[in-house]
Amino acid sequence: MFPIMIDLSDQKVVIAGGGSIAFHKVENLLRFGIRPHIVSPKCHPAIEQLAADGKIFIHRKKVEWTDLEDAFLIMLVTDDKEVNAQMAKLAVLHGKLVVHAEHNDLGNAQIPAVLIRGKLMISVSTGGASPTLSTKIRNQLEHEFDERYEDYLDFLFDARQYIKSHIHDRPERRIWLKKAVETRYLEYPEEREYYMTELFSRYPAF
Ligand SMILES: C[C@@]1(CC(=O)O)C2=NC(=C\c3[nH]c(c(CCC(=O)O)c3CC(=O)O)Cc3[nH]c(c(CC(=O)O)c3CCC(=O)O)/C=C3\N/C(=C\2)[C@@H](CCC(=O)O)[C@]3(C)CC(=O)O)/[C@H]1CCC(=O)O
Ligand SMILES: NC(=O)c1ccc[n+]([C@@H]2O[C@H](COP(=O)([O-])OP(=O)(O)OC[C@H]3O[C@@H](n4cnc5c(N)ncnc54)[C@H](O)[C@@H]3O)[C@@H](O)[C@H]2O)c1
Repeated sequence: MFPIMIDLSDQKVVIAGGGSIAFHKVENLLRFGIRPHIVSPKCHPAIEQLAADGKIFIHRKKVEWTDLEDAFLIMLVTDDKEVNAQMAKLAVLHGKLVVHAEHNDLGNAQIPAVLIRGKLMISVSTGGASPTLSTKIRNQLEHEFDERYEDYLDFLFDARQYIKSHIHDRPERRIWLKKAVETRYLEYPEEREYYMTELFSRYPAF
């Protein structure tokens, strides 16, 4: 398995199956701003509600290849083992990203447990050994990587953008980038201000 971050904002995501696991997958996608298509003859009431609110799309039918062929990412969560296996085989063959929620080896992608702190994202995966352990580790990390990281990451982002466009000497760039990850900048917002003030005065914008 190769870990990678993928921008799915302009991509079609299709979930085959509309039960409780589909709902869990939908909720996760929605927090990333992704509006999936659900293909299922029957759906969990919470999925029906999301469709009524215009947040997702429902196709009330049994899944067929034509429902999946223009998708970028496919999640197979019907309770029909044969359908999941058959669709997974076709989708992998056609080069799709495929999550098979029961037998992960029949797909080629898996969803990790995720901790989000603004621009910081920490993903935990056990390769299907124990989603429970992934969740436990993610929950433990919540304490170390607390809410302070949200503003801290914004500071790091802004500083880095400025450094990239104003410091052309690479060793000097590295000095500034390394300095920004010193703990005091996480702990004390005023230290971030001193850093930026010093950066602007050493490397003026004009
Ligand atoms: C991380 C997370 C992300 C997400 O789904 O969003 C995720 N599962 C989560 C939770 C969870 N899932 C299950 C339990 C019950 C306890 C247990 O079984 O351990 C719990 C724990 C709980 O609910 O606390 C049941 C389960 N899950 C899979 C199977 C089938 C199998 O065994 O392979 C079965 C048994 C079905 C059955 O009983 O028949 C399979 C997969 N689940 C994965 C991801 C992929 C592997 C990731 C990894 O290894 O790290 C993989 C391979 C495919 C996939 O991507 O779906 C999410 C955390 C949500 C969060 O962030 O809070
Ligand atoms: N990855 C995970 O985290 C995880 C966790 C638990 C279970 N699972 C697996 O996920 C699958 C679904 O579990 P669930 O609890 O949501 O089941 P469920 O019974 O609640 O829902 C099954 C859904 O599949 C739909 N369906 C059935 N045949 C279909 C077809 N031919 N085409 C389209 N949709 C069809 C049904 O209408 C229903 O909406 C099971 O295979 C289960 O083993 C995965």
